[in-house]
Amino acid sequence: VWRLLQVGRRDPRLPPGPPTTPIVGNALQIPLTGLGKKFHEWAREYGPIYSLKVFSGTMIVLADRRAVHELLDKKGSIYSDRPYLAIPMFLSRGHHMTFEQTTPQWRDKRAVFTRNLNPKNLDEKHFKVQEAESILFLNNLLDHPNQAFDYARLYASSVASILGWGFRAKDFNSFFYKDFYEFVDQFLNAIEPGANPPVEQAPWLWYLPGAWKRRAYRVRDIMDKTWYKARQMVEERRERGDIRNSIIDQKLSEYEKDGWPMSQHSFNMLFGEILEAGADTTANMLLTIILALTKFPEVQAKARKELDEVCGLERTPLFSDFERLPYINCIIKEALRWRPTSDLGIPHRLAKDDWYNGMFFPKDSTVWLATWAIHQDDNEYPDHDRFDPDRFKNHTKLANDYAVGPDWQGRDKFPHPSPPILPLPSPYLVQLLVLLLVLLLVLLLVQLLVQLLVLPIHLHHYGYGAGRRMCPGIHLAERSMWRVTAKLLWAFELEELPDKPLDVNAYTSSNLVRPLEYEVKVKPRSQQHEAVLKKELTGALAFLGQYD
Ligand code: HEM
Repeated sequence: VWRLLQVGRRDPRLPPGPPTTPIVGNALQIPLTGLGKKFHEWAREYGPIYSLKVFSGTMIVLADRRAVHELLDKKGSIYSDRPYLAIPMFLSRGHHMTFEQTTPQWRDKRAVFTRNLNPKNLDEKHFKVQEAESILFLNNLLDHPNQAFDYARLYASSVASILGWGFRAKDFNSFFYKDFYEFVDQFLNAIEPGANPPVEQAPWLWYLPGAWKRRAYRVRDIMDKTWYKARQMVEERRERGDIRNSIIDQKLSEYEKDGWPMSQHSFNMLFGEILEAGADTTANMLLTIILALTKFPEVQAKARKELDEVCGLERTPLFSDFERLPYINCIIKEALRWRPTSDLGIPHRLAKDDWYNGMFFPKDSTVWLATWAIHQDDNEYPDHDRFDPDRFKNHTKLANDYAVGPDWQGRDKFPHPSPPILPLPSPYLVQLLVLLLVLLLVLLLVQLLVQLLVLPIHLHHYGYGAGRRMCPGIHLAERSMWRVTAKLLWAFELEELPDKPLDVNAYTSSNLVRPLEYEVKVKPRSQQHEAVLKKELTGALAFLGQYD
């Protein structure tokens, strides 16, 4: 009895956390939905690093960016695994790269994403897909101004399905829209942390009947059918000699020639992930951006000033304008900070015992990056609920440049200007160096003071996760959101409808959060803007036709 009562108890060496109940630990306090927000609540109560007990298992929650960097980024070799996630593994029959453990097979699969979706490939090969789809999205908004919601989803699934599978999602009846969303909405609900009994920690719970279990069987069946059908569509077109410029075509040609490194099922699931991980995330963020721009019209005005100076009236913005349109980049960053669609990321598993600041993290702990809690911290982002892209005005590069830097302070804070290098006469070298050093120190001190007094220091966001598991679709996502946001602001004015006020807190509570359905007025800025959109549509449709 004594030993049984120790189950669920918090080892005093662990970080603090909510009081536990014998045997179950904190399992009953974990909400069925909305764990990201709950992590924030607990961080305020127990501090930025705390622990939860679920039966005999341990969860470590990190709402502290120094800890995230020192553990997830710097100790990636032991913090990059995934814990065993029973339901996603059951649904995918053990083959899902996102939820798989860090095996050589996971590495091979991840390489399919990183090699194909790197900046070079995106900017030299795949950019036309995003360009054409974003022009089509805007034209769809012209014709159906009330359907921003559906068309944002259509845009994101079509980009992912063209790149991944060589087929576009042409309309709402297309397989890669209709069948995909019917499946993915159920999939995301089925894998939400808290939505199932903790079978990972108490495997005997699997033998209990329940609606959660019936749902797991149903969703597994739909998942198989969805990705097997997609594969069949690809095989049929390839048999007709229609081999396309897509990742699946490239991999099929390679594997058919050199041999298969994975099972057919695993292959189908991998390509399914391009949509599961890539479409809904991007669409959700675009919906957040539209909501924020409408609710904060001063942001629209500021962006347009920049856009008009650079692009005039003759053309929509292009990604090659990136350097000259820094405010658009700030809008994307602020959206990922303000309402990150993945508000609690995907958990990591600790592969061996570790200590941090006098706290013990046992091997096999499930480690969470509490993204929402970090992003809503008023100390780092004063007035955190205000959508203020200027928070990022000194982060002029894309997210990956900040996310993979070696030093968390240099990575996250304002970069300091490097001193000019002067040719020095040799006899005075030492004195001059000392003088320069003193000058530099004074300069840095002054800059620091100015930053502290005038500009609040803002840190980069964690919208794409951290460490070796960081989102491999980051380059594609950044470019997708940039293109749509720049074009949208160039072409339209977004207004709140007087009888349909927007609520910036009306969000779904699921694995990936998105705004609840809303309606906004999408009005072309002028006839000239409208004419340019229509003119660019002709080329976009001609290009997309090859993916019908
Ligand atoms: C705005 C859009 C996106 C957001 C906010 C986002 C966010 C994230 C986050 C938070 C993670 C978990 C990282 C971690 O475990 O620390 C993740 C993983 C992942 N993302 Fe994304 N993502 C986006 C778009 C995409 C796209 C476009 C793709 C691919 C087409 C993609 C593919 C993946 C995959 C495969 C993983 C799992 C990686 C692994 O476990 O090794 N994502 N993403």
